Amino acid sequence: MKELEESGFLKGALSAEKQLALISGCTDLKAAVEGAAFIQECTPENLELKKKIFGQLDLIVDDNVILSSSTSCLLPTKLFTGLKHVKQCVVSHPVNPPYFVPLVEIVPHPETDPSTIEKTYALMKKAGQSPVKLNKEIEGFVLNRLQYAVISEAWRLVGEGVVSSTDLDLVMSDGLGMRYAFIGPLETMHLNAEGISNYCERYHEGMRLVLNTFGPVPEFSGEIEQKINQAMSEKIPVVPQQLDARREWRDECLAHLAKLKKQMKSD
Ligand SMILES: NC(=O)C1=CN([C@@H]2O[C@H](COP(=O)(O)OP(=O)(O)OC[C@H]3O[C@@H](n4cnc5c(N)ncnc54)[C@H](O)[C@@H]3O)[C@@H](O)[C@H]2O)C=CC1
Ligand SMILES: O=C(O)[C@@H](O)C(=O)[C@H](O)[C@@H](O)CO
Repeated sequence: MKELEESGFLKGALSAEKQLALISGCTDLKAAVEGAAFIQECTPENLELKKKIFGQLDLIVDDNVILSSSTSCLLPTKLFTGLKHVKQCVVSHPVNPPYFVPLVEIVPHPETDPSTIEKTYALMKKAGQSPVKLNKEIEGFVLNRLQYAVISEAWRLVGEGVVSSTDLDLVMSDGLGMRYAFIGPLETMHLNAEGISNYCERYHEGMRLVLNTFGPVPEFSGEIEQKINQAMSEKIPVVPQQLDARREWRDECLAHLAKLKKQMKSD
């Protein structure tokens, strides 16, 4: 294991209790996962690569190890169907950067055993994460469906010249994001009126009218991509040092927010 870590081929390592193995670039899978009760695969978002790795893991693990994927969007049925240990398989989708953004989406395969879900949930809580359980798989799970809905409309609004890229991002960071850092969209509705039903009574027509103006799925290429890329690159040059410096600033903000959220914990 130590050799693997030093080789740089193994991102992460077995946890102190030798319970958790993070799998990314292992050259010796058996050695990397020996003694692990929970294996988190973190290789690039490539279905064939992940299927290959889970196929190899399937041959070497026993009936107790949980096999988990970090995948952003690949469905459990695509990843795990046909594996001998499919009941022990699950997606545990983290959010970047996972050390400051604690959410983890736990997504089952139709054959995932309920105990696999419960053990994964318990481990993520123990690790200080904020896990949510999806009852069934869906493309993009929940976080990326919400995130891509926002990105899709952001792309359209900038592409159609309604707003600049910078101001679009401000609408999120100094507007919606302020609230969403503490309460989600449904609780926001609930508090913005006298409860959800009152909100719907007041705003359902307006919401449907606006939503009916939403256009087709953007191509995320061409002139609009160039326009947004130019705006963002002027703000943060695509230079490793500049990107890293901005990520460090982002992480410092998230660290302070995490402390504030801990202080404000209401439940
Ligand atoms: N980066 C992000 O913000 C997030 C990523 N994810 C998901 O996590 C997974 C990993 O994402 P990243 O860390 O961004 O990926 P990445 O592209 O940075 O690669 C992760 C690791 O895989 C290893 N690797 C590359 N080719 C390999 C191969 N052929 N065989 C074995 N290992 C190989 C690399 O050494 C690297 O350490 C993906 O499925 C991604 O969708 C999920 C949430 C957020
Ligand atoms: O945004 C995130 O951190 C996660 O939701 C991800 O899965 C990936 O980074 C995603 O945005 C890539 O599409």
